[in-house]
Amino acid sequence: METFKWIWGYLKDYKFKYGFCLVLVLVAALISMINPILGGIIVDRVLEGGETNILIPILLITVVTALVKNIVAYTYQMSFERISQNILIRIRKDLFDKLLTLDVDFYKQMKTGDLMARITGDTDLLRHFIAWVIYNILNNVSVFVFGLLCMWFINPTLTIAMLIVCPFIAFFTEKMSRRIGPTFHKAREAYSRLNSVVQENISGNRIVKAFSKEDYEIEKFNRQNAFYKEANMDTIEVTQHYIPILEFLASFLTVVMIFIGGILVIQDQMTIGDLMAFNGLLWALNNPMRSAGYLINDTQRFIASSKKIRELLATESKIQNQEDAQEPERIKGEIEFKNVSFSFEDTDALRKVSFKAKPGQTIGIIGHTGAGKSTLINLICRFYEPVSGQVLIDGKDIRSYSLKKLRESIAMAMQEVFLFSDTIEANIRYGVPRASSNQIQQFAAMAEADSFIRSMPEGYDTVVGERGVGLSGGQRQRIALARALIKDPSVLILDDTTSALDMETEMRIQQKLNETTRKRTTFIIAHRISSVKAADLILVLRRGRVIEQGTHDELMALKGHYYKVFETQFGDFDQELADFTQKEAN
Ligand SMILES: Nc1ncnc2c1ncn2[C@@H]1O[C@H](COP(=O)(O)OP(=O)(O)OP(=O)(O)O)[C@@H](O)[C@H]1O
Repeated sequence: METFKWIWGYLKDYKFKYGFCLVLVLVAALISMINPILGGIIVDRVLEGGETNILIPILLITVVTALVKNIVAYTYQMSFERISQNILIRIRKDLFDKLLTLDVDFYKQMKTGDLMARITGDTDLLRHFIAWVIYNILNNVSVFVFGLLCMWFINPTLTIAMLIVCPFIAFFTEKMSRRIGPTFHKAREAYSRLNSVVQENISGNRIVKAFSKEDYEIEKFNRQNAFYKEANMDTIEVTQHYIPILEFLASFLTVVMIFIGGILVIQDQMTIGDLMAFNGLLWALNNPMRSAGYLINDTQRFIASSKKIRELLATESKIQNQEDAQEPERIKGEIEFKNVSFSFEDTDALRKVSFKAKPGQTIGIIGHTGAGKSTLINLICRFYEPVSGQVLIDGKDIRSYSLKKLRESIAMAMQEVFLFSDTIEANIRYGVPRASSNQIQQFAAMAEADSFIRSMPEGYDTVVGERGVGLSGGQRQRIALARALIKDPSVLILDDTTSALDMETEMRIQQKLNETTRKRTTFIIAHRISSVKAADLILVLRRGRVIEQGTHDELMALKGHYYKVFETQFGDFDQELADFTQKEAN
């Protein structure tokens, strides 16, 4: 019932149009009663009674009714298709809007293939229900009722005899409906899993090849493929079990009609014309009985699919805007962590982290892998909420800002770069749609990307991403950096952004960034000390704790962890920097 209430929410905007079309279905059903009755009249009055003068008008009426019925059917079928497509657009949009509001946690749990299946396959089953199943149910019911009424007017005795079969049909229809529902749920789940395997293999295709795991993946696919087949076979088994019974009962009507009708004609309680009309109307009982099974199938399929869609639409993001969320003109960029702790289920990712970054400062974050560096910046973007403690921006709790304003004020360039299947120019312009080509080139130059982009045959118009040309890891990182810089954010986060670059390029970028970072608070996560050495504050993370913090000189003076890393990792860094500066000066 919930499902039907939910779909009504979409249908009600079209209620008059949809209602009118349903009336047209009734009209078409009514019209289709005319010709069988006319057939009976021809037998009784023209062939038996010799009233040849009415033959031509009757034939004309036959042709006209067939024509009108087809025009009416065409009109409502087209309208149902149009309405269903309009509804489908809205459902897909609602699903897509919902997907974009859901938080990082949701995407961690869901499989892309499953989500894709919901947006494509499941929505199409909804369309089929609205465009085809509903009117077919009404058509079959109305044809059945009108057929029975016509028969009743012709001969009630024979009609009652035909009705004997109906309770059996109702019984088997209900049984089939009960058994087939769960099989459809199973089939939809299997379809989602199959989709996920295919999607993962397409996305992770290089890993599969690199590890020579083709056979393993094929086996995994075959398992899901077989599971999907089995789930479909379960459905078919139920269908094949009941549909022949329903078909048999439907054909049993012919036997009843010939047997009882024949007796009534012999006893003169019925004319041959009446029996002919009955014969002509038999489809009105037969067809709905035969279709009942298929319509139940489609209805259950619709219920299974809409359940999956409703589940997704009902999912709520854990990170929400507060009711009185603020949208200041510009966030200044003062960021303070006060005793912030955060854990992922059973992993403590951050423990009592405290630090303060003033607007315009550069904060370097270093630490071993898994130390909590990315988690820290994810909290600044409010991708997660702290378990305890507080993140303050410009002195106010991060939750008091609207998510839109907060994230608009932050730009991030990450180690794993995602580029859209579009031109390089469009990728850089992503955060600032109105940016001019000049600005794009200027920021690309700042990210040391301009020269390699220009050297490509199509320059800034080169299409990258899934179907575009391949770029090296460092090139992708530089495009991502330009995309972040052009946003002119209050807070710039560079999460291992330069890890794939050589030292020299990294230093050039550093120099250019140093010229501009005064306007914004910059967080630099890096494994190389050279990337954070000039920062105003360096946080050294270890197992979720800030074990040391201060400037490079302060940390060196401490002779603690930072000092050791510096000694082992970049003992000769100063010399390198001096060489580089000398080279630039020349
Ligand atoms: N989505 C997640 N679910 C569960 N645990 C997670 C998740 N993301 C990170 N962790 C765990 O939280 C801890 C901190 O991870 P985080 O990604 O912040 O480390 P990191 O310092 O950025 O590491 P790296 O330098 O390798 O990127 C790690 O122990 C990690 O295993």
